[in-house]
Amino acid sequence: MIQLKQISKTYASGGRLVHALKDIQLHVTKGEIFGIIGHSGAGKSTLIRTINLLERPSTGQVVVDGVDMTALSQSKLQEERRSIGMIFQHFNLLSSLTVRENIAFPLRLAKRPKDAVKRRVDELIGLVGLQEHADKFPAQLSGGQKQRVGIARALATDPKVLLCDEATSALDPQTTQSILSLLLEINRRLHITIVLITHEMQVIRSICDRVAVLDSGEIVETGLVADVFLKPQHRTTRDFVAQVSELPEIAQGSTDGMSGRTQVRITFIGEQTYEPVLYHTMKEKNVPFAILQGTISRLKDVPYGQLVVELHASGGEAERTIAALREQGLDVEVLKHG
Ligand SMILES: Nc1ncnc2c1ncn2[C@@H]1O[C@H](COP(=O)(O)OP(=O)(O)OP(=O)(O)O)[C@@H](O)[C@H]1O
Repeated sequence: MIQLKQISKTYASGGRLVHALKDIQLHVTKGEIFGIIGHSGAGKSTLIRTINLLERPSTGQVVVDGVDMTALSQSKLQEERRSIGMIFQHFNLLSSLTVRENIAFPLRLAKRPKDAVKRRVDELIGLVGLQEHADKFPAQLSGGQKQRVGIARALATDPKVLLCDEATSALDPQTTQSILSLLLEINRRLHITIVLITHEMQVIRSICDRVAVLDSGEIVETGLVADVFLKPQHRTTRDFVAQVSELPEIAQGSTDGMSGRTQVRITFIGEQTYEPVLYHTMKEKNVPFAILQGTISRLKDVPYGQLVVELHASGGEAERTIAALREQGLDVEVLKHG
């Protein structure tokens, strides 16, 4: 649905050049929710704004649904942008217009007939749950309600893609979750491809299918959220995962008192999270064990669990037990052994 091909962006600022994006390659598939995570200044805003060419890349090509956005004339670009909605951290609503008028705004720009505008606006107000607030002005709304107006306005022209620029960063955790649930519902019901940028791993974990990690203008890691989350490769990714990790890091190093024992981290994903695989394998191998830490959580709608377990086994016996656990499809990482 979206292809970014060798995108670079360089700004001239105060007599020097800032390389905000360096050779970005990205392919967002139709219907997915794709997250881009990075620290402040990593280039997230610049990157998401190149997709609808609010920011024109210095080099490279942006293709959305088969259309080379970078090759369009200004008027064609305006037209094409109607198929790409966008929402913003600070909502960007027009303060002198009511909720209804804000949502109608892009439809009026597109010169849609009055009765069609009214019908569409009513539909959108229902979709985002603002029936009781339709005639209020933005100043009379909470942050979450303002973002619902922003979402309705972005969807007005039936876009294929919705870009979310730190859409929940100005909201409290509870409101964030309600907006994320709304985005997920929109993705599922309307089959709209969503690209979001954030600095919060919680956002990625809640609704994204795939994620790219941006660091100093470069993509340093990309993949399915479950893979990136459970097996982060890059230091920056590990920092983000640590933001939401329920398990404290196990101290490395000392193996004092561990003679004859092996400490492992076991990751369960999907339905196996609820199966007694660990119990059965240990019983079969006749290996006693102690659970030192444990957690169950979710990645979007996939449950996963992590346990830190001390096996009362070492050497060949520990290896055979670990192999049996892996045969059951569990991910087992040896933390330390005596
Ligand atoms: N218009 C501009 N002129 C000059 N430099 C810019 C401009 N816009 C962005 N930059 C620089 O480009 C780099 C990337 O900025 P960008 O806003 O894309 O990062 P970000 O990851 O979105 O950060 P934040 O989360 O703080 O918004 C930064 O070094 C920034 O200072």
